[in-house]
Amino acid sequence: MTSLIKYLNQAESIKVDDLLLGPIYGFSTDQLMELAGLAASCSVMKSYPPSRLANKKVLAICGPGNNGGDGLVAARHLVLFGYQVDVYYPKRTDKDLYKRLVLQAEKTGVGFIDHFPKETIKSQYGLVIDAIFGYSFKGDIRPPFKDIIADLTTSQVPIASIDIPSGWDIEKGNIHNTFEPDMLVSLTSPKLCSREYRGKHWLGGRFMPPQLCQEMELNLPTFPDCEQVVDISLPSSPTL
Ligand SMILES: NC(=O)C1=CN([C@@H]2O[C@H](COP(=O)(O)OP(=O)(O)OC[C@H]3O[C@@H](n4cnc5c(N)ncnc54)[C@H](OP(=O)(O)O)[C@@H]3O)[C@@H](O)[C@H]2O)[C@@H](O)CC1
Ligand SMILES: [K+]
Repeated sequence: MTSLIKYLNQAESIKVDDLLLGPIYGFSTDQLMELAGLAASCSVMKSYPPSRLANKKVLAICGPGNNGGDGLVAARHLVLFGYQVDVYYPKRTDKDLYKRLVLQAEKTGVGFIDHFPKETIKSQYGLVIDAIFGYSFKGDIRPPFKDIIADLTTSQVPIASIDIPSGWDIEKGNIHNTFEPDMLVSLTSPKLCSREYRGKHWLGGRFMPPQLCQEMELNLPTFPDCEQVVDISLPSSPTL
């Protein structure tokens, strides 16, 4: 069944969200981001239940765009699921939505740190959530994320990526030789870069209108009962 899923290129990924947010389907960014972040937190709960983290915290690293917004939402839900979560959010935007997401996270008990914990990451954190870049990433990795992604690549802490492994080209994959996450949660539809991804792979975004799925020929799998994510790992992937 998963072999039928359509893997989207960058233009198709943008088109799906533009359609969702336009007059035909009528969603708002806040809504989609909340559902994306909730799906991401559910996939983390399934692959890394709190008992697996041996009292270590989760570190969510959030980038400047909507992928970073997904990370802020996921961090908040993970606290409500019983995790201790810190967020590193080095390039904040001034938009009201993001300010509210930060406020909501703070009020829920998410901690915010102001530097990348290079020396202590392995002793403090049992999982990193990569919410740095999503499908709008392009070109060579620019500061400050160049060093952060380089440090993550050598950190030896498990990494769960939201939508795209940050630093990967959306279509060509890991061309900069950066980290390969242990878990990936693709949103609405997987992107071409994840076609041969061998880690644990979840699909989230259980809000797609059937007409849009047909129009874009997405061939999405069926989500089990009321789950927010469905397993689309390749058959040879590890059971995280
Ligand atoms: N559409 C929606 O409403 C929804 C989308 N969703 C989520 O949003 C994701 C797409 O979000 P997005 O389009 O905001 O962009 P995203 O990939 O987070 O990053 C863009 C930022 O990265 C930066 N940047 C780019 N290249 C760079 C480089 N080489 N080196 C360094 N920086 C670079 C660039 O920064 P700049 O420097 O140009 O200011 C820009 O600000 C999608 O994957 C999904 O997770 C869900 O929330 C559901 C609702
Ligand atoms: K990401």
